[in-house]
Amino acid sequence: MVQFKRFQPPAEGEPITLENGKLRVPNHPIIPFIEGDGTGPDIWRASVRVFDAAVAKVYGGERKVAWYEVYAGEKAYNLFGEWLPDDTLTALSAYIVSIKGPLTTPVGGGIRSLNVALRQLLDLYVCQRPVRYFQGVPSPVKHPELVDMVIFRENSEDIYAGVEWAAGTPEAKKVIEFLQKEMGVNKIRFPETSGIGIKPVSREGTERLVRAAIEYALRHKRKSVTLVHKGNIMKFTEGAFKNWGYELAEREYGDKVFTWAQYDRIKAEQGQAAADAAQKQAESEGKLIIKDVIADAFLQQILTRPAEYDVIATMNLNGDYISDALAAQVGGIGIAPGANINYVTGHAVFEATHGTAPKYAGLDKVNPGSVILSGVMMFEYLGWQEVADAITRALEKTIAQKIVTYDFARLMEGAREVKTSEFADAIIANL
Ligand SMILES: NC(=O)C1=CN([C@@H]2O[C@H](COP(=O)(O)OP(=O)(O)OC[C@H]3O[C@@H](n4cnc5c(N)ncnc54)[C@H](OP(=O)(O)O)[C@@H]3O)[C@@H](O)[C@H]2O)C=CC1
Ligand SMILES: O=C(O)CCC(=O)C(=O)O
Ligand SMILES: [Mg+2]
Repeated sequence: MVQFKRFQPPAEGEPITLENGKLRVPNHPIIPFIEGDGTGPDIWRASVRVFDAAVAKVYGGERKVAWYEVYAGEKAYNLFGEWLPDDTLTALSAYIVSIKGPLTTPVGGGIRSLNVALRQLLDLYVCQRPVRYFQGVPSPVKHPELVDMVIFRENSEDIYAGVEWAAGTPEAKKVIEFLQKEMGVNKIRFPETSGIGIKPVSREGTERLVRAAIEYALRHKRKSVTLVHKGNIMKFTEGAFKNWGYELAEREYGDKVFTWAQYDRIKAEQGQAAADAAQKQAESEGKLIIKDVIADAFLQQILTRPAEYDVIATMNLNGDYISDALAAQVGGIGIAPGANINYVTGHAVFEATHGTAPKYAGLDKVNPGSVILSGVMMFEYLGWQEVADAITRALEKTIAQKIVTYDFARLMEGAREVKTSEFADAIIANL
């Protein structure tokens, strides 16, 4: 029995467990949720109604989620004087699968990101963000339907590890002196006024992320996994990510993949025609292509040639930028879902790609689509595929009826703009 200090799980419901590496999901699973800051409460209230209605519709009372509210961010601070109470971590860890709204992170000072802290504390090393087009959604590009990618963003290291010191502090001074005196670094342009940040990228961290991306791609019969990096400039972090990614692919999935590293080796030894022929042969055998691209080129090619990209594996910061950029391409952050997952322990925290959108807090205005679709990912993860499909179909139908929140309405002709809660009502009516 899990022990809590301040808040208690619902009396009804049973924990989800991991048995022999597989989730065992009871008919009444306890699922912790964090409402979130800013627009989080508006969105959560709408989303949970859609989830419950879909589960009831599909399983007619045989299955039902036992929701367990746990606290983080401003609500936790106001109630308990702590940003991230121990009970919250205990619950997310004990009940394995959870869902959260966005949490505020101040810029340039104050607390460090609670979102990042949760990912680190639970070692949720994959941030998985599918990006696809929904018919009828307004988009800034001509062919948004060509975007169908799944981002695997490394979630535990890179510059997000939070190893940094502010300019002018004794710590920054000490690190700069160490770099200058002991490491022979003479390239820090303004040493007296520099802040310092450190970017750790490891072989282990890279391998487990790339492994998850390849496993996903093979399971879902996707065509390629692209390693996105800035390895020309950051050779031993981003460049190493690329090299380790290729090595892992060839070592662990040799008979199932063809890599551009192999292509380069064949080209060097036998010429371009032989390399082209080898890749063609691999494609005809249905092998997964593992390729790479430099991050800036990738950001222009997703606009000009999106059909060339499929599953994306990248580091933390690149993945953060890419998520929002791709979300915009298919109509915006209002329908961009995500999940933070540890594929070994099974722990997963589902959450939208967007943040708290504070200027709209409490207005019942923003699009709950991202959290609703994060819920779709969660139900798929639980094996409740029928629920996931029912919600997706109802969301598609609602958008096709041009019943949308402000973000889509301002870009659509003939749309009926509705509130967050009314959008949920329309989805429920369409279930
Ligand atoms: N995982 C998490 O919890 C995350 C938390 N954050 C945090 O959120 C806070 C605010 O960050 P900010 O940079 O403003 O980014 P946000 O993603 O919160 O908002 C940026 C803009 O995106 C649009 N948007 C966001 N959510 C929605 C939605 N549900 N429906 C429609 N449009 C939406 C709005 O655009 P418009 O103005 O055009 O209407 C909004 O102004 C920060 O403290 C940040 O650290 C940020 C990202 C993730
Ligand atoms: O933690 C935050 O405040 C921002 C996180 C973020 O932008 C993301 O995960 O995409
Ligand atoms: Mg982000």
